[in-house]
Amino acid sequence: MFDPIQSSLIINPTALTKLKNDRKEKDEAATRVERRVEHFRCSKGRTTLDVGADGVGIITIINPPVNSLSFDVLYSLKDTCEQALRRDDVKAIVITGAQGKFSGGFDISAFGKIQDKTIQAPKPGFVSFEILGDIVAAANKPFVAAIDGLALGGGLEVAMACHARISTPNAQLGLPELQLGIIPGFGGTQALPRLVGIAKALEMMLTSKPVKGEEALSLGLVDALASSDEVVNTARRWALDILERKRPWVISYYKTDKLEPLGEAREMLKFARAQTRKRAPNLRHPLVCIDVVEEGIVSGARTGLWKVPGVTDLGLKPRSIKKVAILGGGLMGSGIATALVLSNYSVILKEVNDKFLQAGIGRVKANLQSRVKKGQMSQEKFEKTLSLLKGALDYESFRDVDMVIESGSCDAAFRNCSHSEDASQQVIIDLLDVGKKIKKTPVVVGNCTGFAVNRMFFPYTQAALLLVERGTDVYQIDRAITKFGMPMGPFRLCDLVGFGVAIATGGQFVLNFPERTYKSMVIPLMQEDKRAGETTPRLAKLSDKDIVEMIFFPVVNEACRVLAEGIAVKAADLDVSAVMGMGFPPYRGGIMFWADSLGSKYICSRLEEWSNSYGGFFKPCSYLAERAAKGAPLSLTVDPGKSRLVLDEEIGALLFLKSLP
Ligand SMILES: CCCCCCCCCCCCC/C=C/C(=O)SCCNC(=O)CCNC(=O)[C@H](O)C(C)(C)COP(=O)(O)OP(=O)(O)OC[C@H]1O[C@@H](n2cnc3c(N)ncnc32)[C@H](O)[C@@H]1OP(=O)(O)O
Repeated sequence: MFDPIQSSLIINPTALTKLKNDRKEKDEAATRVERRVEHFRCSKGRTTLDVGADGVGIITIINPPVNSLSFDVLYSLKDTCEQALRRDDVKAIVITGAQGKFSGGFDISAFGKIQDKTIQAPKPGFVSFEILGDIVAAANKPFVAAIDGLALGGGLEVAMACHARISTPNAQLGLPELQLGIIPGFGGTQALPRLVGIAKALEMMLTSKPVKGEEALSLGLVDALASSDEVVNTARRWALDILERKRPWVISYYKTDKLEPLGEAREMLKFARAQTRKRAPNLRHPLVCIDVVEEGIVSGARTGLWKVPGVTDLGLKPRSIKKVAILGGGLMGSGIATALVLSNYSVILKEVNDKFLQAGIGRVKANLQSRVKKGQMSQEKFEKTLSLLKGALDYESFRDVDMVIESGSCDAAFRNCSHSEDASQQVIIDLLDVGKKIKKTPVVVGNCTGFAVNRMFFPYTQAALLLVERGTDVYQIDRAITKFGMPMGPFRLCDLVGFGVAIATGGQFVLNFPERTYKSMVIPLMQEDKRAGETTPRLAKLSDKDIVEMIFFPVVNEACRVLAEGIAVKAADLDVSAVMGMGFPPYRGGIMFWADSLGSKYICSRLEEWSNSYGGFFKPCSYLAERAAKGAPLSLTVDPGKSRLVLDEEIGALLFLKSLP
């Protein structure tokens, strides 16, 4: 073989020295690579975090040859993501794969080990909820995936949980799980349809065929292309742009613009089922995949991914529910009754006296009539639907009901007819099934006064009343809050639900949380004075920002207590509940997501400042104070051991919330 050193001996001693040094450098580099490959080969898969001078943390998946997502890698990914979110010197985060490959997906070799129990798989939802949903997607720092080579299966699902994706033109992106006999289990059934549309998503999953980076860009699966040398740098800049609001901060699970309207979507899903049955009549998992995609479209991404540990993974099947009784015909009860009769359930609406009962039935009638007026329901259908509703003043007609729903804020428990452990889970499974059928999004929460939404939001009206009593203009408060993005301000809401309800539910919270409720006489006095409208008190100078913070920070504070008491399993559930149960502006990501965008330190300091001036109503709870002291996000998962999803004797409410558009 031609040896440049030997052949140059007679040519030029200086060149000789240079060549020798070059050779030495090459040998050293070759040794380094060898050592690294050797190191990789014997070490378990893992991820690393390197923080650049630009404040961008680069998380690298390392598990040669294709950076497959073994359990070690997934646990390590969770740790490095949490580390990056905690560090003050990290402003934004990029996830990438070593050696020019993003990730070949979940570690296929682990399947066998799971089956023969040589390794213990973490609990369901560990990846799709805890890592990708609640840490990456819900993060208060931007995550951008830098994709080279391939992003397949769980690898692509990790990338889709990020807020943007940069890919090389020839990278392979796909969800090939169905060819392995499983379905995309790390969120892909929800993220892919929202990024590329239902038709393309179904095609990619059912055929297991990947697309190249170039096509992925045209589909909207990735946001930009870059060469292999540039893909990480482009991702860093993109992440910083998102942070500086120069580029959109997109959570793929919440995107809806690519989802076809429900009717069209159902046609596509029907066609996909027919094609699948024709092509693979004996295979069930492709149909399961289509069902899960549909579940998410109808009821929201989280429901599609949804698994409550110890409930939906018991193999319990929902029982047939035909007749439902509702205690209370107020705004909530008549709303649930309307949703039930519209889904062809027979409903008994019980009230304490005939006046309240007629009012409740009247609300249901008005809800149905508004559909007739909008041309969404024929008069004949209206009569037929209304005939499903019966009123009651006692429990006589409850003998043959399949389910009873209590529709108030007070701390209520559904006693189970049987005392087996499964009875509670069974009731939750039944309720989830009914919730899905009436096109709501059920969120499973523990038992407490007001459950999750009313509990979190009781400070909302009370803070507004505190401001009014100190001379802030009622109209300015309502204007500031609607400008923030709520459907209406707290006083308009009071008018709508009626002062009676506001006083009754407010009284429940004063009774149960005396140390931190603000007892205002404004509404009782106005009710006494028969003034249900809006009044114009003395003016006091508060900025809209102050108004928003003085009204929502106590809500965040109460939401922290709901988490600390284990009433809710995770912050993201409270985000979903606030958006769909209270109209919290969805583009702000939910109450806890929004809070984390401001930072626990800031929120705690403001609450302390007001607590010194206005008393315990604003006092920060210990959950909030502890996180503020560490500068930690409020949405960091609470220790599941503390979760109070009570399943023995009592069952928390299932909040039937409006489903996402
Ligand atoms: C913490 C988790 C808890 C959950 C509970 C667990 C229960 C069930 C989990 C459910 C998970 C659902 C969500 C995710 C699912 C998935 O991601 S499934 C996997 C999806 N990925 C694939 O199907 C890719 C399969 N591989 C390929 O298509 C090709 O190998 C390739 C990646 C395109 C590379 O092809 P090529 O360059 O031709 O090289 P090969 O010879 O094919 O492969 C090279 C070596 O790499 C190994 N390898 C490839 N893919 C994987 C993989 N996914 N996992 C592990 N190893 C992989 C391959 O075996 C070769 O290895 P060697 O033989 O040692 O060279």
